[in-house]
Amino acid sequence: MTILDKIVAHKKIEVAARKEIVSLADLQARPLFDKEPVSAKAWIASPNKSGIIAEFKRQSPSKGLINGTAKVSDVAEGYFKAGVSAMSVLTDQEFFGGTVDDLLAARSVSPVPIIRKDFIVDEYQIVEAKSIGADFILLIASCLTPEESKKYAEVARNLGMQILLEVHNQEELEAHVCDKMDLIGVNNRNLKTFEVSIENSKILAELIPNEFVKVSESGISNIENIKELKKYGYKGFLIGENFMKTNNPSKAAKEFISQL
Ligand SMILES: O=P(O)(O)OC[C@@H](O)[C@@H](O)c1c[nH]c2ccccc12
Repeated sequence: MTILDKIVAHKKIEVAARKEIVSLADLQARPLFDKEPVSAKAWIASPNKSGIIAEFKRQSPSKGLINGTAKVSDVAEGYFKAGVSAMSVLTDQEFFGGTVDDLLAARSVSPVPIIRKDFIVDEYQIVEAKSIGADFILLIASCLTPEESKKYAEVARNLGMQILLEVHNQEELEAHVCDKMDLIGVNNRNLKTFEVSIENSKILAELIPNEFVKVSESGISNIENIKELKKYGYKGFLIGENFMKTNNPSKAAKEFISQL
């Protein structure tokens, strides 16, 4: 059993339990449910913006504890002021130490598009994402069948949210890409083995159809990485650990963005 299998198995149990406590109607009645989502595509692909998607991540299965003290509202406000194009908030508690309250806290201080970073295995989580003010969602190809990813993308679209489809290899890309997706993210980290290689983004770049905004995810730690990835058509760069491992993540993001 890989770590991804464990996460997905746990997630299904967790979502079943949440459904018992908060109904879909309850989610739809929350004030943020009616918020108009901000276009992640527009912010990320804009030539006047940094393209940096900065993540709030306390811990991960591959790295253990990354930052146990940073306050999400401080970081979210700082990321916004630093000029990020979007923010990613991990909402998985069991493996990443995040919560939906983290996203709510980020939302209350930041106008940038926010992605709910979680392992979506049920439509309920998409409605929940909308109810906490998320603008776009992540669908991870390696957790879903192509039918599921398409169905979930439709659910998100019907709620006005955009979709970042995450793939790790050619097979996943070819099986899951469809016109319901908005952004395609190539994860440089293999979620089954944790191996990281930026080369992965370079290899898959030419296989991603031009109508999608290309995003490179994970293992990005310097400006050279960004310059290189831009040559391959990438517009979005998802960075977590490189900022979160410092004692002042938003300062790290600001310094990084000022060098672009
Ligand atoms: O911390 P990094 O190496 O900069 O990576 C950020 C982000 O790409 C990573 O957290 C991530 C990419 N896809 C995911 C799916 C689930 C959880 C986490 C992720």
